[in-house]
This record gives sequence, structure tokens and C-alpha cells, in this order.
Amino acid sequence: MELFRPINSYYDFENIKMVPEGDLITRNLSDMDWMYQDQEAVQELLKEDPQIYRYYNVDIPEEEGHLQHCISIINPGKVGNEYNMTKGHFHEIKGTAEIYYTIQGEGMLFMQSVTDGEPEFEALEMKKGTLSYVPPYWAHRTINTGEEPLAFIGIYPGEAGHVYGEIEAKGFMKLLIEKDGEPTIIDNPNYK
Ligand SMILES: O=P(O)(O)OC[C@H]1O[C@H](O)[C@H](O)[C@@H](O)[C@@H]1O
Repeated sequence: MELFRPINSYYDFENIKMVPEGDLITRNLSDMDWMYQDQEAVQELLKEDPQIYRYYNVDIPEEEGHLQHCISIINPGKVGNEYNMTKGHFHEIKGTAEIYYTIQGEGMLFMQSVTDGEPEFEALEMKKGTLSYVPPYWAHRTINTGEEPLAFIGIYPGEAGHVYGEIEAKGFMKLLIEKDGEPTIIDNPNYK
């Protein structure tokens, strides 16, 4: 058996990054432009194609027994009146959970159940110090509602895997928009 060696990673609060970077994945607006409702705003912003979020994955085997972990950073901003958000996904092995620990900024964690029954929805606030539990069978998306980057640590089972297709096609049943200066949850008019 090949022994995996213990490792440390650090969050650099000043430069808003993980050190060492590990496997860094960046998502610009063009990677998820169809997920926002206001397509006029999307077209305007695409001229600059801003980075919406990035995540630094510690390089861990995707195997049972290991704990995958990463630091995600969602830049502040909006597309139309919708806040910057992650694409969202559920785990390939749906019965696996995830923990988020917010280290900087503020936002919301959207979750939608992925059982055989009718999907259910839940939302939790995220702010520095919040420890959030995403139980098994919940798709998850994170959203930055603040003025600074929203940074959080995610920890989940090595074998969990990511599935995007369904959420890429249908979105979540709710949207988070700015209304009268406040983050407001509304029904997604395009959710089928
Ligand atoms: O995978 P996305 O929906 O694009 O979200 C980006 C990342 O966010 C979180 O930090 C999760 O822990 C990661 O597993 C995920 O990949």
C-alpha cells in the first residue's frame, strides 16, 4: 500500500488565495453565462468576461477514506440583479455530505433535494465563522451577497464526485436577487 503523506494548506487572507494553490479552477461569466436570468446584462458583462469564482483544490486522491477539501472564493458582484454564484452541483454519490466553513465575507448557501420525490429547497446564511452542513441528497450552490470576496472551505468524502448536467439545464427552483438593496429569495420563473 502506498502511504499518502500528511499535508498543510494555508489561506492567505491578504492575497485571497490558498497556498500552495493546488489544483486551481477558475470560472468566468462565459463558463456559466446561460445560468443568469438577465441576458442583456450578461451580454454587456461578457465584453470583459469577469471571473465569478475560483476554487483551490488540495490534491487528494478521489477515493473512499480520503477527505477532499478546497477553498472557494466568489468575487463580489452581480449579473443584472442576481448575485455572483457558483454553478452548483450535487454529488455523483448522492448519499455523501459536505461541510462548509466560511472564512471571509457573507453570502447564502442554496440547497435543493435530489431524491426521487419532489425537490425541496433550503437556504442558509453564510458569514465569517459559519459552519454549514450540506446533508446527503442536497444539491448545493453558494452566492456572494456582500461587498468583499466570499471565501469558504469545503470538505467532502473522497469518492463523492460532482454532477453538473441537471443543474446546468434546469437551474435551482429559487433565485437570489437584490431587491430594495436587500438579498431576496424569489421563485425561478424558468425552473421546470
Ligand atoms: O462545483 P461548483 O458548483 O462550480 O462549485 C465550486 C466548488 O465549491 C465548493 O467549494 C465545493 O466544495 C467544491 O466541491 C466545488 O467544486
